[in-house]
Amino acid sequence: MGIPEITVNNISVQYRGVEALRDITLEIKPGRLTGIIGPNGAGKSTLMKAMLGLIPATGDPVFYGSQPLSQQRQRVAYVPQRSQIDWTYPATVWDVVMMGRIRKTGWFRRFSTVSHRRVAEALERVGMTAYKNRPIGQLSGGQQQRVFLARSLAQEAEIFCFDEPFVGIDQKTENIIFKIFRDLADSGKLVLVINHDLGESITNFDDIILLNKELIAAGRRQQVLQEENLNQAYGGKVMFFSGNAA
Ligand SMILES: Nc1ncnc2c1ncn2[C@@H]1O[C@H](COP(=O)(O)OP(=O)(O)OP(=O)(O)O)[C@@H](O)[C@H]1O
Repeated sequence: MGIPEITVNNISVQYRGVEALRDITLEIKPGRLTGIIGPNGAGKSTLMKAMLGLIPATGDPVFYGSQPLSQQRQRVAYVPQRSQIDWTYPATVWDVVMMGRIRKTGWFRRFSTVSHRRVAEALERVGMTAYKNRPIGQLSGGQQQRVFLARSLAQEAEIFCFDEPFVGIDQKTENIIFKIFRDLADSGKLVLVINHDLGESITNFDDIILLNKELIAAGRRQQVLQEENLNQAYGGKVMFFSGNAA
């Protein structure tokens, strides 16, 4: 049986009285690669964190199938923005990916042979096996992003949430990461990615959530990326990839 969808109903978020998100209602479907886009400060990170119960929000609980998502956190792999990760933390690439196994193993218990195998497979999949003994602080931005992707793969999650994974990385790494996102979506997982770039890479997404404090549009990429919606989100200042995007 496939995995269920996420249902967000009437979610609002305020930071110290200042409204960041207003009354968001949408569904996110498994088996599809979903992008969250919108201008700076549109509330993209806020929406992801509120969905995952990492910050307080008002509105109905976010449901994953018939249960609140906040009670099913073990099914979620979340990779925050690079700027929110402490890169001075003294851990090797292998250690970081193994952290993805903690929920399956429990703290203070020895990692199983299966866990070792999953970590090795995840590193191979992102092309980082040769770096497994490196401290994470010594990697390039693209390599760091691949390590965190490997950690989420090792976790064997159902829901994958990535906050701006493509910032400051080269095209080759972006292609590797998009290929893995595609494979995850094609295998029925729910993949949600915040993307600040409206260039050609946007065509990788099946579905788009377009935000600017409130929901402008959500659904199939071709339907969401209409000029009217983009003007509403970006105030008519959008430089949009005009190739075959819509
Ligand atoms: N912890 C916080 N305290 C106060 N205000 C915050 C906090 N986090 C975010 N904000 C504000 O809430 C709004 C939405 O921020 P958010 O980071 O969710 O936007 P975003 O769309 O992800 O932006 P960007 O593309 O710049 O990362 C912004 O005005 C931001 O300044």
